[in-house]
Amino acid sequence: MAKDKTKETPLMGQYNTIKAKYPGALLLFRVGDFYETFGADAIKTSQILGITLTRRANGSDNSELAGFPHHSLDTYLSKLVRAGQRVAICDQLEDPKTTKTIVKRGVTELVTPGVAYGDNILSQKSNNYLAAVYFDKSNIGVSFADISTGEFHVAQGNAEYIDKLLLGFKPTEVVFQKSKRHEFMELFGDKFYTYPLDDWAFTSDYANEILNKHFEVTSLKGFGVDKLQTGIVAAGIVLHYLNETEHRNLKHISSISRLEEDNYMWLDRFTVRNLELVSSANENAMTLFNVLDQTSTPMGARMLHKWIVMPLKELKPIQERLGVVEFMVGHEELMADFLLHIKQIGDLERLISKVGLQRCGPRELCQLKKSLYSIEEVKNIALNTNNPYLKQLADQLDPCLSIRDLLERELQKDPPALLVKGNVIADGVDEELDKLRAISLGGKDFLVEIQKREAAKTGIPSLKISFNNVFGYYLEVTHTHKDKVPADWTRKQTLVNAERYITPELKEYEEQILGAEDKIQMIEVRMYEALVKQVAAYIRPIQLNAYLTAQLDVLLCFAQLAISNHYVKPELDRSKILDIKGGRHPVIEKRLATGDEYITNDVYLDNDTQQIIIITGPNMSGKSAILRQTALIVLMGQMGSFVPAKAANFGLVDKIFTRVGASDNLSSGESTFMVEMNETASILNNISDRSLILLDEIGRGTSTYDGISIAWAIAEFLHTHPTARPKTLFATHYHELNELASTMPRIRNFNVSVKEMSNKVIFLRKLVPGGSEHSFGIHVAKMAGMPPKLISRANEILKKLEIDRTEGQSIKDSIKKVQNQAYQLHMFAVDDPVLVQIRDMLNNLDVNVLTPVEALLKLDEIQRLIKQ
Ligand SMILES: Nc1ncnc2c1ncn2[C@@H]1O[C@H](COP(=O)(O)OP(=O)(O)OP(=O)(O)O)[C@@H](O)[C@H]1O
Repeated sequence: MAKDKTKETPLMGQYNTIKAKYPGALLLFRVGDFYETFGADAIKTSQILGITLTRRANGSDNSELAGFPHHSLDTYLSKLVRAGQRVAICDQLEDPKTTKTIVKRGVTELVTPGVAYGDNILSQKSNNYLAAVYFDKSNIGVSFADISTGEFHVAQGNAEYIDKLLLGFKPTEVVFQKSKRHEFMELFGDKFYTYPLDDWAFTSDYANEILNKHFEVTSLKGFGVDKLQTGIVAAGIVLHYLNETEHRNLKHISSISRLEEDNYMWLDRFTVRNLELVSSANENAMTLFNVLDQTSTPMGARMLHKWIVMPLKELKPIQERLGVVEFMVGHEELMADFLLHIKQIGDLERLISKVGLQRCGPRELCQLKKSLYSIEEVKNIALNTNNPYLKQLADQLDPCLSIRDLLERELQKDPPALLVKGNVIADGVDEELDKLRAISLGGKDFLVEIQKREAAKTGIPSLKISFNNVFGYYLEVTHTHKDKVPADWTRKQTLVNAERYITPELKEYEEQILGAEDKIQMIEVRMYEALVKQVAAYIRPIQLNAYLTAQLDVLLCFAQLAISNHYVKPELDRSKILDIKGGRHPVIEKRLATGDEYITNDVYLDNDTQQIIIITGPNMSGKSAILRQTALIVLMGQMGSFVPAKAANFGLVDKIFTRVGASDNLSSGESTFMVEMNETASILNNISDRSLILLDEIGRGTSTYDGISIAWAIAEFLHTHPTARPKTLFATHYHELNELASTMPRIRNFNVSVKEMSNKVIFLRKLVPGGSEHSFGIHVAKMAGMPPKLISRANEILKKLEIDRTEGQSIKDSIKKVQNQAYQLHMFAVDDPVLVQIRDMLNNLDVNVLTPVEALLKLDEIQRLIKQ
């Protein structure tokens, strides 16, 4: 930008001053009808938006320039923000017509990924949370806010809890202290869009001050968060950051709630990920959320998302939810009635937030009014039922009649999306407005009269009256009739085919019409703003309506699922038994090809007789599916949903832990054997009698013996724990672990059955008592289409290894033997380069860490080399 201030134009001077205030942000600078960008911003903008980059002399500088019309702001803004830009929108703060000097400009909003509310930027079905993280000596504080919905939460705890919350809330932006970048990255990695802030704002005094001021209170006691010292600092930072980004109309953030660790079932981060609850490493994979989401409103979908990652663990609220679902299932007509009206409510939560932000357009306000009518319908339906939950809901729903009637009276029936388009305020509300509208309309009629009269008088049948911004209303005459134009008309413009004239009479009417239209616009803006202010006084009751209907929406969704997917009501109690009959995996059963049937399974666990089940079985037989479906059934039940089973009876579960052997999630790039062991240690320190543990091929990231030893030790530990007997499902390839059952009374062996028929394996997918003798990896390799020759060689090697093992030889010696056999076959002529390559490959193999599948792959590689 211009360095020599003396040569700077006043416009660029203004630009540079404003730009300097928003470091790191891309500045959209309003000039007339355009938003312009300059210099490096222009280069970036043109690249992201694919718009033309030009060069223009600005003062002493020959700067790059890229711009777009102001009415395209919404579209372009979303593209810039999605591309990870922070965008400062600089507007003209006064009407250019009213000033002779340079127009006053200022940034009216700084849009960042976590601080956005535009429909184009947000996804309907998910929240858009901004998070702030604060590191104290003893713990970590976190706060989440979504300015598009008005939610504001706070929590504090250890790194694992905060990480779990971050994973569940999936904030689109996280702010933290600049000096703690290292700690942040170490604990939470680089999976978030982050923005470090200066350290000074991270103090308890400042946080309390800013929060008290925002909520107009003297203490945060009323919200029950005053004891969360670290969390409060984070919450203060959220408000601070919203202020910094020029978001000052935050009335809709009307309360702050504490995320109480004790109220929800604990799902460790691996469980959230491994069970693919709301997202999956594979983008196209179906998640539990995808299967369950049959909600009718975006706010219902967002609530479902929260219920999935935060299942309850108190019996009463769970049973209340289940009771409503059961009631709905039994009253399908009523359900249809509710759905009809709930669908009409739309995204009331985001609509009312826009009122708070003072960014609510007339059409949206009209939608809000319609939603209030639907709320009344829902209230009446609920009132007429005999279900206590619904009756209570009916009591709480408030159609806000006075504000609804006001909107009905003062807003046009079908107003435009934008206020500037006019015709927003209804007729009959303001006398002056009505009068001016009559003038404007009458003036237009009169113009038609003039046109008719002049056409007759001059004999120009094609005479036209039109309007443009340069010289207002004019008469247009084609060249054919040029000679007939009276002498007192003033020519203003000559076109290829026609000429344009004005007359004193035309100008007189023009003044009247345009004057009226200007005034109309001013009155409409004033009245509309007043209307929005009045609605803003109802933010709290409307937010409550939104919250209650979102809940009802989710419960209706559960009822629909129960019917369409044949889910049953789980029976929950305070026992320590988990008894699932005919359980199914809700996602896999949806993914099955038509005609295929999901094989159901029973799982029984308790604290006295069958605490740990070791599940062995071939690859691909369905071990993981059984583990996961058990957890999902428990989780769905504690969300208040019916479950995919014939019957499910279980005592409340407080925590679900999952560990998957390293090689299963190697693709995520972070799960090494070390991580696996660290995380397992954290499980072992947090278990209780009510915990459910899923261990899936734990220990397979290391050599066979290490793996077996670790898996063995873990099973033993869980069995002999002095204070807790967590229920555990342990899937493993190591059939050696079946030995455990002989000495530990609460460990039982099961296997997922298969049938071997003429050298083929048929998966029966049934969990049956008893261990299994061997793995079936080679059969899977065969199924996967590996060459028959390779398969038969693999079988040969396997047989040899098995014989040697029963004879007490080590795997290492035995593999050496197999290799030697290969040498003895004189396969390798010394100077053949391919064979030399193969020999080296074999020499470099570390058989200690080689899994059977890896061995097969190596063999396949060798075979291909030979074929070449
Ligand atoms: N009960 C079932 N009914 C129908 N299909 C099933 C069932 N269980 C599993 N499957 C199918 O089999 C596939 C493999 O199941 P799963 O991943 O549970 O096997 P696994 O024994 O854990 O295998 P590996 O040991 O290789 O990890 C699943 O993706 C699913 O398509």
